[in-house]
Amino acid sequence: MVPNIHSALPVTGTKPRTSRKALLILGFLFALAAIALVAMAVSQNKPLPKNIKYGIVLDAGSSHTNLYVYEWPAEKENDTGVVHQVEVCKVEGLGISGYSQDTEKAGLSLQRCMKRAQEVVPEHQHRETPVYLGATAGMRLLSLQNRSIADRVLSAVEKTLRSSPFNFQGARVISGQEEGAYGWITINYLLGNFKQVTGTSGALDLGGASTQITFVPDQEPIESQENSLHFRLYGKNYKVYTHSFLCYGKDQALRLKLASDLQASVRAPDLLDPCFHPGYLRIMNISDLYTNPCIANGEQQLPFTQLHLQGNGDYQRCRMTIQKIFNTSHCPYSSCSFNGIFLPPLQGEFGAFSAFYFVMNFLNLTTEKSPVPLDKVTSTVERFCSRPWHKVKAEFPKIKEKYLSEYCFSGTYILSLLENGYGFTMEKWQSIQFLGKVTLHVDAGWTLGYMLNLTNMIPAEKPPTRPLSHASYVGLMVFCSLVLVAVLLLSWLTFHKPKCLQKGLI
Ligand SMILES: Nc1ccn([C@@H]2O[C@H](COP(=O)(O)OP(=O)(O)O)[C@@H](O)[C@H]2O)c(=O)n1
Ligand SMILES: [Ca+2]
Repeated sequence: MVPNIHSALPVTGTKPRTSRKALLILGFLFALAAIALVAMAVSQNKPLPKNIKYGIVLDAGSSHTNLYVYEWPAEKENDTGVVHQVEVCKVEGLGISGYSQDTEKAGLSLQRCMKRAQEVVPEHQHRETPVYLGATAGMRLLSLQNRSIADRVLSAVEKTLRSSPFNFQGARVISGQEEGAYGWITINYLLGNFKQVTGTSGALDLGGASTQITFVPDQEPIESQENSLHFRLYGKNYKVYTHSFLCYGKDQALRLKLASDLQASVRAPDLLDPCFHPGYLRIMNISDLYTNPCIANGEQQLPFTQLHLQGNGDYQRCRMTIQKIFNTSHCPYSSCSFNGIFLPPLQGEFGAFSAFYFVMNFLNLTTEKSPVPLDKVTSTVERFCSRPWHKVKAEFPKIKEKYLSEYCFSGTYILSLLENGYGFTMEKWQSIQFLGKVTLHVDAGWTLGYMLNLTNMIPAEKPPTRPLSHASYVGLMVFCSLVLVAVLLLSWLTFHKPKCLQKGLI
């Protein structure tokens, strides 16, 4: 016979009241300890007050300099998509390469934005906040033209950055490859593509002096070494194609086109230009046209010093004149874009930013939803180009004349570059999204990718993840403690059953 557990219990106590009291106190103390345990686990594991880090990058472009301040939570440094852009300060005046006549001014021009950054970043974090300056195609051209002047410009900007309270990490001219790669990293980081099984997005960047195309092609291998990049990010390998076309940013492309038009014309100082609005007139110094390495010297042979441009707003003719700056006569690879540069078949989605976005946005051709079809884009640009200049000027009185007058050319150039240069067909066009900002209000561009790389914020391997989230951890702790209390209470009731229970009074 199985002995009855209850029969083994002391049914009578010599001091039942005292022992019950002691047991009650013990139980109470135990419950108290369990509660303390839970409370401790909760308070110990609750997230620490937000520890924010900052980073500053100056994008010294050919046309202007922008200063970006980024912030991110320190404890999430290696997660993707956690960086916010907290400030963008536009430097007044020229791009730094525009100060070749007075290099000191390149440094002085940055002071106002550096002051602004000091207001944005909390003072106690100034010393630990890194500041980087990357110069792009304007400085690449100046270096080709006159290396010592370019070095003087860089020294001048370095002087200003060193005199700020931040942690200066260098001012340098970045290569076209880097510019393409960091733009690609920025958009894919912000879109969270590095941590998903979905593919990556290509990047199209249009500046004033250069343009970049970067994407992961389907086809292997990448036939030219200089267009090939290898990355290992978050435990995955990426083989990326990139090319930067120096002189094919929209400002330099206009110069290339004008020089080509001049070459083809009777070399008269009056030029009818289909890429400007009817009624538009611009007088240009020939010397301004031929002042950089993009244009082979043809200046000497011209018998005049000024060029009179007269717009006639003819989109089709404009496309034809632009077409001439893309040389498609030779290709040493299986496929090329233009000028004998390797281009594998286009693959996947593309984000097009910088001037691609500015121009398309001005023409109301950027939408949040599906992309505007190519034929509609073409007809919009065509219509815009044909509008008389006085009407365009009257409609947009706030936009600087220099910029406003060039949207017709820029829109047409973008179509030529994407369609004829890179081969975006009607269908492929639908895979392009014109982006000003990506998530979290961060501007699309190379600067964020540059900072992520230099601060080692994109690890090659996947960072180890905690097995449980904070909430699940606390929940589990509470549950286990409750079970503990319940078990102990039950055993207490079982082994020290109060008399009232034994007698069936309760
Ligand atoms: N709101 C704006 C700002 C810039 N832009 C143009 O965007 C281009 C920016 O080029 P950039 O200064 O970054 O030059 P790169 O060094 O990248 O070639 C220039 O052609 C500017 O005129 C624009 O069209 N609208
Ligand atoms: Ca740029």
